[in-house]
Amino acid sequence: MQNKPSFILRNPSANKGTGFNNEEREKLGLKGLLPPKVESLQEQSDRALSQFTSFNTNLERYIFLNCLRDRNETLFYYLLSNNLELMMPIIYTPTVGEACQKFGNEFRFAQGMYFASQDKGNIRAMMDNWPAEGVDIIVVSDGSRILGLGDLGTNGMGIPVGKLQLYVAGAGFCPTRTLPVIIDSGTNTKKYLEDKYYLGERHPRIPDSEYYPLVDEFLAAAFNKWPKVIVQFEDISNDHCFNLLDEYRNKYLCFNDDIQGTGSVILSGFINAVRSVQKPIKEHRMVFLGAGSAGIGVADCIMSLFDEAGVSKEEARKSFWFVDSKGLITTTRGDELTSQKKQYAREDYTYQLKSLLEVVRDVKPTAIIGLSGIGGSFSQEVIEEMAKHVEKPIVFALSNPTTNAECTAEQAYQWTDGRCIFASGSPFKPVEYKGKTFVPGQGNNMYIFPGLGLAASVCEAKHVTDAMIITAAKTLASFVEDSEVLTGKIYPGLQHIREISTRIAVKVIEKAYEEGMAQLPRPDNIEALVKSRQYVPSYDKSKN
Ligand SMILES: NC(=O)c1ccc[n+]([C@@H]2O[C@H](COP(=O)([O-])OP(=O)(O)OC[C@H]3O[C@@H](n4cnc5c(N)ncnc54)[C@H](O)[C@@H]3O)[C@@H](O)[C@H]2O)c1
Repeated sequence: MQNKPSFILRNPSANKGTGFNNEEREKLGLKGLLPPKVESLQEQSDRALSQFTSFNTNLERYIFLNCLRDRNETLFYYLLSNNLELMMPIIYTPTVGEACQKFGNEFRFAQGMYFASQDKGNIRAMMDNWPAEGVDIIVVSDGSRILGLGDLGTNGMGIPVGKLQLYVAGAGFCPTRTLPVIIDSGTNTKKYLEDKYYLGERHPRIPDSEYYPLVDEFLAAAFNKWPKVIVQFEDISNDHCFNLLDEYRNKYLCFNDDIQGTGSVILSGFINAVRSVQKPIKEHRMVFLGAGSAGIGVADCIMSLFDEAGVSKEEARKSFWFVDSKGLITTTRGDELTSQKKQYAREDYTYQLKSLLEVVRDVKPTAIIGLSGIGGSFSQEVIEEMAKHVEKPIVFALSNPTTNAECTAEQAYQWTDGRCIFASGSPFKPVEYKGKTFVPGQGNNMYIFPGLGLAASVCEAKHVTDAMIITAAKTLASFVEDSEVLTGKIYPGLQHIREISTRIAVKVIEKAYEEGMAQLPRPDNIEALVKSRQYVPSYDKSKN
């Protein structure tokens, strides 16, 4: 069967289904194997969309889309690209979270590659089993901190799979040259260890003495097999993600989206919030709730604005107050701080502030940024206290999913009497307040990672530098006009994602050349080069 030409119908990257024209059907021996009507990609997509909408649950829609991808990749990406806003919450957060939790139960076919602790020593050889000709991008997770859902072990595969689908739809990576990876280092979640359908290695997480060498072997093998690949770390727990980034960011072409991508997209929103409130960066006082990978990543990026304003790092840090589960982070509170927290720990407090409200009363912040994962933690009292002292408070309630947002958009606008600049991590609908419509911004990482990753890949960057990440943020910010910014709009519409990713890629590549990071000889026209590398879902191969 596999040797017959009709096997093309079982090859998702070559299959066109009813899209094969009569000439192709004749040539490929498909006559009689398909219903007579020849359909255009648009006609096929119309049907697929109607099938998509006929399901009752989002998990069913998720399974439908992934099965479609496994049948006809072109149709899947055509459908996804043309309905991105509708389908993004299905292939990625929030539905992908449920899909990961039920990964073992709903498993139908394997996607991507798995490297487990039992594979130590064999990873490079295993990579030769990957059937594609080349790989441009890998998204890798160890499943240890999947979205806000905790340690899902191998069930986390849905995340690299979904994220790479967004890289294809958002930036135009070639789908057959993307590789989702799970490094299976066990799971500490008892429920999965006891679940008969769990598909990962059935043991608690391996100790650091085994974990780091396993990741190291994986990276060495990946860059040996595909020297120009970019690796994106995803959903790796706090105890490992910073160490991995520190270790490898200057060794390989890699970045961590939870830290650097989040930092970049929130920096972009913050740049526009600062434009909107028309107060220079030096005059801002920022309270962060949550000092994890996202909180620290965002603060590190916002620091760049102070640098540009000629403020030293030491002085700039005085504009940040971090609150974690134990209260205000200070050098004197008596616990052992991680190095990431230490750099933002306040040295000027002899007293201890335990609650967010106390900190807000003390600091009178111009901006409050929630990356704690704790839903409802921006209480009415907190926001009203802040709004007493600031004309246009910046309120970013960024925790996901929606139920974990520190406050809702409606609450933020009500409690500040419509004066705040609001952004969230998960989408909120526009809010009507006192006869005005407020459109909340969504600080979605999707604005940044596709274009940033494409840039690094196209110019064959040595590394992803801070300057490249900041350039991506500024480019995104420039998509919002001054007149829009003054109305509180801080992010452009996501429907323009291809255009946004393309411009981000061009600007980041220019920055990479400026910094001597790009290894590809400089082309005459960077934009033309980027566009020539972007995949367009079409049966007309001249477009790919
Ligand atoms: N683009 C975005 O909007 C975006 C991007 C990344 C992450 N996020 C969201 O940010 C949140 C945090 O993500 P992360 O990766 O940094 O997680 P993390 O686990 O690394 O960090 C969470 C932080 O919150 C702190 N925390 C926990 N309970 C707290 C409490 N009761 N009070 C104050 N602080 C508390 C922890 O001490 C830790 O510092 C998640 O909800 C995630 O969905 C949003």
